[in-house]
Amino acid sequence: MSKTTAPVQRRTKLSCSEIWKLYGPNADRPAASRDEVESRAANGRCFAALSDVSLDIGEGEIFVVMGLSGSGKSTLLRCLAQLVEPTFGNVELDGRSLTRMGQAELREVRRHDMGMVFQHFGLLPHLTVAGNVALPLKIRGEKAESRDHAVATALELTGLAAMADRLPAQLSGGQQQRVGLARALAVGPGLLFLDEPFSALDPLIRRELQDELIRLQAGLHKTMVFVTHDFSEAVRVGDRVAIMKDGRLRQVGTPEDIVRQPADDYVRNFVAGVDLTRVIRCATAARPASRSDYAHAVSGQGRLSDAAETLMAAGGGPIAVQGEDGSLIGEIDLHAVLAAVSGKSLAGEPA
Ligand SMILES: Nc1ncnc2c1ncn2[C@@H]1O[C@H](COP(=O)(O)OP(=O)(O)OP(=O)(O)O)[C@@H](O)[C@H]1O
Repeated sequence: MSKTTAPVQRRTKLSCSEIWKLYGPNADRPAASRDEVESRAANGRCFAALSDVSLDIGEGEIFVVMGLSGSGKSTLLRCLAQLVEPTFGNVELDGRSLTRMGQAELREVRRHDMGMVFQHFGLLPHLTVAGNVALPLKIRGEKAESRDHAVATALELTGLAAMADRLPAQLSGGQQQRVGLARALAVGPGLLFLDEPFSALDPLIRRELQDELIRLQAGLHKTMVFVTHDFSEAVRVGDRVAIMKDGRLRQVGTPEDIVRQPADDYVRNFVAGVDLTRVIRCATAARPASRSDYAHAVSGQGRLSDAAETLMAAGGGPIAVQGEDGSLIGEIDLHAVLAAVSGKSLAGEPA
C-alpha cells in the first residue's frame, strides 16, 4: 500500500517508511536493502510480522492501529517505539531518525518524549497510586518538587486525586488502568503509545475510559498511537484508523472514510457490525440549507447519534448544521440521517 499522508493541517510527529519486521533464523540481522528483506521474507524460512509499512502520524492525532489477533499491531507499535528493532525501514520522531539513533540517546528520548500504556497495567503492588505514577519521574532523576507537581496534575486529570494513597490491590481494573494512563501522562510526553489499554476491562468501564481519553485529549492534544482489535473502539476514539492484516496495511483513513468506503471485503466485514450513527458526522449528512433561520441546530462535528434528541425535539427536522464558528453549513432531517446511514443519496444513488 502506498504511503499515506497526514491530515493537511497537522505537522508530522511520527513517521515510518518501508518498515519490515522478520522473525525466524537469523532474523535479528538488519537487512541492508529492500531487495534483501524482500528475498529473505520470500524464502520461506523467515516470517514477516510486518511487511512494507509506511505511515505519517500527525501531531495531536489519535492514530488507531486495528486488526485481528496476529495481524502485526503490537509489532508495529513496538517498532515505532523502537522497543523492537525493525529488520528494515526507518522511523522518525520530530524529523529525527530513531532507527539510526544510538542506544543512550534513544533511552533519553523514551524517558522524556514517549509514554506507554499497556493492557496489563504493570503497576508495582507495594507502591501507592502516587508512588506508581511518580516512578518514571524518579527513574529519570526529576527533583521532588517538580515530581510531586507532575504527579498531582496527572492524578487530577485522570480523576484519581482522592485515591493517591491507595495500593493497586485496593482499586478496580478500570481504576488501575487510569493509574497506567496517569503514569504515562505524568512524564509529560508529546507521544503516547497505548497497546490495547482497555481490553481487559468490562464493556461499561471500557466505554467510560474511551470517553475519558477523548475528553483528556481535547485539552492535552497529545499524539497517540492506540492499538486495538475492536473496530467499534477504533472508530470511536481514532482521528484516523489503520487496518492491518498479515503484517500489511489494508486501509488507512478517518473513521468516516472507512465506514463509507471500505477498501475491500476484509474491511467491509468489520464495518458491518458498527452503529454508523456513532461514526458519521452531521456535516457529512448535511444537505444545502433550505432557509436562513432554524429553531434548532447541531454542530457539524457531532455524530448523527448526538443529533437524535434535537431532531426529535424538532419533529424530525430539518435542523441547522453549524460550523465550529456557528456559521450555517447546511441542514439535516430524519431522511438525511437515513440516507447517510444507508450510504444512499436522497435519490437512491450511492452517497
Ligand atoms: N518474538 C516473536 N517471535 C516470533 N514471532 C513473533 C514474535 N512476536 C510476534 N510474532 C508473530 O508476529 C505476528 C504478529 O504479532 P503481533 O503481536 O504484532 O500481533 P497482534 O496483531 O498485536 O496480535 P494480538 O492482538 O494477538 O496481540 C504473529 O503471527 C506473532 O506470532
